[in-house]
Formats: sequence, C-alpha cells, structure tokens
Amino acid sequence: MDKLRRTMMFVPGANPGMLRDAPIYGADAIMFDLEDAVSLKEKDTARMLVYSALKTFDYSSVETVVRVNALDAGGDQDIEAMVLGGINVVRLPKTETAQDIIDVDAVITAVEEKYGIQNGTTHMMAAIESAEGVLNAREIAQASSRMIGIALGAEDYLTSQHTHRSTDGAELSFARNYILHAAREAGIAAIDTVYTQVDNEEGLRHETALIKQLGFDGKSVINPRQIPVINGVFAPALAEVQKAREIVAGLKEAEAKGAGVVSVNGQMVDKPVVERAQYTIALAKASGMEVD
Ligand SMILES: CC(C)(COP(=O)(O)OP(=O)(O)OC[C@H]1O[C@@H](n2cnc3c(N)ncnc32)[C@H](O)[C@@H]1OP(=O)(O)O)[C@@H](O)C(=O)NCCC(=O)NCCSC(=O)C[C@@](O)(CC(=O)O)C(=O)O
Ligand SMILES: [Mg+2]
Repeated sequence: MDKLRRTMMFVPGANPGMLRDAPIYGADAIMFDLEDAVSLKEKDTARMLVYSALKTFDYSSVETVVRVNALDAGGDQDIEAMVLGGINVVRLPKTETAQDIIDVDAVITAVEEKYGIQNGTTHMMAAIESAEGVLNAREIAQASSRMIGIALGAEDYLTSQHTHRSTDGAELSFARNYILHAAREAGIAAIDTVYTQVDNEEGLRHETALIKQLGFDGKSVINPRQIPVINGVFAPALAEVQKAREIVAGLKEAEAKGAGVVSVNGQMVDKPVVERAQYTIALAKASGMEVD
C-alpha cells in the first residue's frame, strides 16, 4: 500500500466555494468532477475553475484526482488543463475496455511531453460503471503503468443492470468482488462506490463495514459529513493496533537475531501477517491514534 485512500471526495468542478474548502474536511483524496456533476453549459467554466484552483489553493495535504469527460466529449481538453495544473490522478469514468485506458494514457503522455513534465508523473484510475466494464476489469486494471486504482460507480452500473440499490447490496456483490480481485491481481487500490443517502449515517457505516471486510481500500464520497464516518470504520480497534505493534516489534527482534521465522504470543508470524500488521499501523496513524 503506497497511500491511504479511505475517502475520495467528489467536488463539483463548477462550484468555486467547494473547490476552495475541499481540502479542510480530512478526506484522503479530493476528486474534482468535470463529468456528471457539471452541466453541459458549464463544462468549460468548470475546467478553467479547477485549473485555477490547482494553481491557487494549497492541496498538499490531499491526493488530487480529477474525473474527466470521455475523450469524445472534451476529455482531451480536460486532461491537458489538469496535467498542466499538476493533478496527481486522472480518473476515467465509464471505462469499458483496456483500450479506453490506453487511449487516455496516450493523451496524458503527449501532454506531459508537450509541457516538459516527466513522463509517468500523472497517475490514472478507472471507474467501472457497466457490465462490460466489470467483465473487463482485469484487463482495465493492467492496461497502463500509470494505474493506481479501479473504482465501482454503482449508480450508472445498476441502471445498466436494470436494478437499483438495496440495503444489503446483494445486487453489487458480483461487481464488488470481481473489481476487488482485478485490483488485487494488478497490485492497485480498490475503491467502492458512493453512498448517496447523505443523511443516513447508520446506512453508510453499515456499507463501509461491509466493503472494508471484503478488502476495499476506501469509498468515493459525495459530502464532507461522510468522511469521519468512513474514516472511523477504517480506524482499527486498540487491541488490533496493540497486536500489530507486537508483531512488528517481534519481527525486528528476530531480524536482529538473524532468525527467519518469528513467533509472537505463540503465533507464527510470516510475511502476510507482517504486511497486515503494517497496514493496521498505517491506518491507526492516519486515524490520529498514537503509535510509536
Ligand atoms: C449531496 C449534496 C447535494 C448535499 O448538499 P447539502 O447542501 O445537503 O450539503 P451540506 O452537508 O449541507 O454541506 C455542508 C458544507 O459542505 C459543503 N459541501 C457539501 N458537499 C461538498 C462536496 N462534495 N465537496 C466540497 N464541499 C462540499 C457545502 O458547500 C457546505 O459548505 P458551507 O456552505 O461552507 O457550510 C452535496 O454534498 C453535493 O453536491 N455533493 C457532490 C455531489 C456530486 O459530486 N455528485 C457526483 C458524483 S456521484 C456520481 O456521479 C455517481 C457515480 O458516477 C459515482 C462514481 O462513479 O463513483 C456512479 O455512477 O455511481
Ligand atoms: Mg457514474
């Protein structure tokens, strides 16, 4: 895990106040939206506003992501402005095939070259929002070395599946598990979909616990009130942190003695156990818990 991505907050690109305040709410990433949260007549304005925001405001405390439009709907102009503005990650919505990613990668490469930006500086992620996208998730996840994650976009996906969200999320089970496997196979992050009922804190907590247990790294977010709820679910319990610290300390001790296998409190500790312990400690630190 190179970075925590528990919360990735959509910020409508045409809203200057939201663009200014977005980094103060504690999201791990903010995701400027130039696509569906922007009306057709505001597309150019939104692109200019987000470019100016990137050049003006201090976003150094968050990862910056932009959801661009499709290449045949102004996406190439979005990419040029955002790469020039110094965006960290370009998110392609409604990704259907690996070729979609290869095409966007080529545009980013051309823009980086044009402005003398080091090749590969700009990362990419894909949102998967259709049956075709889900079934191609493995190829999509591996289509470019710029890829840092794949995300589920459940609103569009379920519309294309002729259904809608239920409380237990059974209708998302296949897509979530397949996307998660594709992300893990590619070694990149898996980001769950938005929870649209902004006033239903309990529902959000329940859904976040479910996707955390599946193995997702985080969720897309639409409102600042959702951030502490999701970060709270991802925060490990004190006992988990204590156990993780013992494992890491045990490993260090064994390494100092030149031992290959470690036993902590009667449990054999191997590489995956240590990796999980390190992830728990990273989550604890990000959650504001004191871990030395
Ligand atoms: C939902 C609501 C209208 C609620 O309004 P409310 O008025 O009740 O909000 P309040 O809580 O009262 O706001 C308190 C304070 O926070 C500020 N504030 C609110 N939201 C903020 C924010 N996002 N960023 C920065 N600031 C924010 C606000 O300005 C105020 O600031 P202040 O006045 O200073 O106190 C509002 O949040 C909002 O517009 N959200 C963004 C919606 C959006 O982006 N949709 C597109 C992405 S999904 C999609 O496309 C589906 C998808 O594609 C997904 C996929 O692919 O993953 C798929 O297919 O599934
Ligand atoms: Mg969508």
